[in-house]
Amino acid sequence: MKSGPDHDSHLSSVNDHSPLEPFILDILGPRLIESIVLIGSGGHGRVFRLNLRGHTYALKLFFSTNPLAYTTIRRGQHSESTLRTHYDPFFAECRAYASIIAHGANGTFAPFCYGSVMIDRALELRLGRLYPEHSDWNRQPEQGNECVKGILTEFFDGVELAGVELTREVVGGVRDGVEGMNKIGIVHGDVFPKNVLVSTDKRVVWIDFSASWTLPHIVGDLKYQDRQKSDRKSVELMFHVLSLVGLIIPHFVSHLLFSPRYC
Ligand SMILES: Nc1ncnc2c1ncn2[C@@H]1O[C@H](COP(=O)(O)OP(=O)(O)OP(=O)(O)O)[C@@H](O)[C@H]1O
Repeated sequence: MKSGPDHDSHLSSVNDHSPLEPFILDILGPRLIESIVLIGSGGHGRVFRLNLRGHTYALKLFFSTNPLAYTTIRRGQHSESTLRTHYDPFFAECRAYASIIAHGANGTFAPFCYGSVMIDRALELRLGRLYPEHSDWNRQPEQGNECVKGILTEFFDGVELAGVELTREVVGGVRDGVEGMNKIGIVHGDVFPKNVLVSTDKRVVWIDFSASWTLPHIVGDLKYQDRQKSDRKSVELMFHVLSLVGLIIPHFVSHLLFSPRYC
């Protein structure tokens, strides 16, 4: 872990858009940050739009969880650290982005990922002052004062899939993303329109890999393949539902432009 001037020089490479070593768990403190605004909050964490030296990023900070409490896998079968690596939403998202980076796909079907960070206590306190109702990070008793962990990505300036016209280009972009993931051993696991963002120039990205499975995974190949199939079905169901909505909204006429590919 780095801090002080080293850390500054490390982050300056973020601003040049040169590649970073992924998942280094550097520490991010308030003095590096020009502005930080909450833009999303979900079951696994909170997402902030962040300005560092004139550039804008998205920082997803994760709630702590105890995977042992919700996984169906028997306690004795795997060590706690293995379970965490495979089921903890932060590590699940890290594993997906690590695979994307390792396969040379960074910035293609998902926002460009710059790596993982921890925020220091001062930044956590600043966020607590800015957003008092969002100051609890669900720390587990065994974690003590462990820093909140997060993933730094490109801020994607787009709207959710439900808010755009389903053209061939958009539908194709969504499916290409699924194929891109599956090709490198990722299943998304949370297929909903809110997890697909589309920019005005029709770039399509999948976000939110916190429920994903990335190979190798302790679930084994069969369960992995089952989930891959169910994700693909969910994609077609999602298009179907969105196109039905399109039937009652006049400008959504392009529902006829696609036919299911996976079902
Ligand atoms: N890279 C990004 N660029 C712009 N906005 C983003 C980015 N990542 C996430 N967001 C916004 O933050 C919201 C929450 O992000 P995300 O779905 O990853 O969090 P989550 O806690 O896993 O949510 P949920 O539990 O609802 O699935 C998204 O719906 C989106 O609006």
